[in-house]
Amino acid sequence: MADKLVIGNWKLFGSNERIREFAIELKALSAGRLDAQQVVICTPYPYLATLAAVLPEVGVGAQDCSVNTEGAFTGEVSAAMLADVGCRWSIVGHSERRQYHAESDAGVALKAVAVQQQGLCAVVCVGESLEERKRGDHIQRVASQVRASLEGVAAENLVVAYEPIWAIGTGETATPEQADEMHGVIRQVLVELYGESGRALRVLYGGSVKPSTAGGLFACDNIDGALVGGASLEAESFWQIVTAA
Ligand SMILES: O=C[C@H](O)COP(=O)(O)O
Repeated sequence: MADKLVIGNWKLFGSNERIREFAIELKALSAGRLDAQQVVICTPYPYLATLAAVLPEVGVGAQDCSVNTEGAFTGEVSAAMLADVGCRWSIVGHSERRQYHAESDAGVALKAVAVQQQGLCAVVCVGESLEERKRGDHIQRVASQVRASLEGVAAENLVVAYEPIWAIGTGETATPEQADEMHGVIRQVLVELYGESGRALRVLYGGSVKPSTAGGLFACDNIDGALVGGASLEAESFWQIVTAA
């Protein structure tokens, strides 16, 4: 799968039983061809340890992380705790967190720093709304979101995921041309922020990625992989996306 990265985000789905079944199916389909550096699955917190135990062939990721290391912060989970249960990745700033939990760019940057401080890889999400795209503000909006969400964040252990909000869970994938254009803009901002090492950072596309659309997206120079929601819940469709990479 060349050097693309495919991350599945299970969102608020799953159970121990489902993860065990998924592991059996994915192992059968992949027949020893999984690489934990290139295939990652982000489950709800309670299932991270199960996933690490039953499917060590994939990277284990969380969907969010506290900015705090420890203390009286009821309901939060720290990056050290994630590392402790075998997690090596964490999504931060997903649009659903930004929308339902009022997460700001500055808060997302602090979370990414917390993740990196424990040696985990931060997957920082950005993306414009449909209104912003219709107004023609999408390029400027995403560029400024990248700058603000990466304030103080290191280039090491960093992945950026471009997820246009209008394409998430809607079945409407951005065209390869739309995604490639935005990924080019994001890469330019990463070069601005990190110099030449910014050019090598991976920029993933997310938003209704399916087996039928993955190949076209992965053929684009600026698209280094995918952050997959719904299609990552079934081993067969997830594996088809991985093999398209
Ligand atoms: O994190 C994944 C994205 O939100 C995409 O979700 P989706 O593939 O279900 O549209």
